[in-house]
Amino acid sequence: MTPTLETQFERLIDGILGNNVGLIDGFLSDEETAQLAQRLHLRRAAGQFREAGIGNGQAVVEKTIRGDEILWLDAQTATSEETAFLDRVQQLIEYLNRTCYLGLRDYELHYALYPTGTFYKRHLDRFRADSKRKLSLICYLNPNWQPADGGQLALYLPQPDGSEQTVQVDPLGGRLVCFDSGLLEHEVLPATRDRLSLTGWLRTG
Ligand SMILES: O=C(O)CCC(=O)C(=O)O
Ligand SMILES: [Fe+2]
Repeated sequence: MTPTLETQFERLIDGILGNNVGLIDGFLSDEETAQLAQRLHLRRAAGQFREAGIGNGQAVVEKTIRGDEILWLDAQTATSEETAFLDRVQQLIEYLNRTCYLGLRDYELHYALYPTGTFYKRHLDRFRADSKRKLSLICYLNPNWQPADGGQLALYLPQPDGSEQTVQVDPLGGRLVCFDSGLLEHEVLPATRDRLSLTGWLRTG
């Protein structure tokens, strides 16, 4: 593992332990971000995306709750830039297991595209029937995102005194966000342009 990657992982863990949210800017370089965004667009143009559903089986499409389109990544059919991304996630899993004893076993990841004006209402990522989702991971693929574009990830942080603190994260290209899937409710706010990401979960066995 490169020293840079190790420093990034340490910063991510510090954020999760200290503030319940870890954030790394530059997890992907501008070039990697552009390549993955281009691959997303190619796959979408090829008709591989589906409207995302809600609930454990994701069978029900409910636009008043979430409006994104997704495509699950498959290591078997991954292109070189996708494989490079998956390898880095695998390194993160190994680092977390080695340093924090999390017992992570595998991951699931999908591309997501939120068309202009769509959103994902406040929710928790861990379904009652699937407690294996330990950490939520989101990596944004949006070059030159401006605060006025909207599309923030709003995170609702429970405070020790029972109150709640809201933190808003701009979906900047190359930025990685990570938090406990069973703890943090969160929401995707509507944007004035299409909003691209890779979203996933690190799972225990
Ligand atoms: O894209 C984001 O910022 C969050 C996505 C999300 O909450 C989800 O897919 O469960
Ligand atoms: Fe979520």
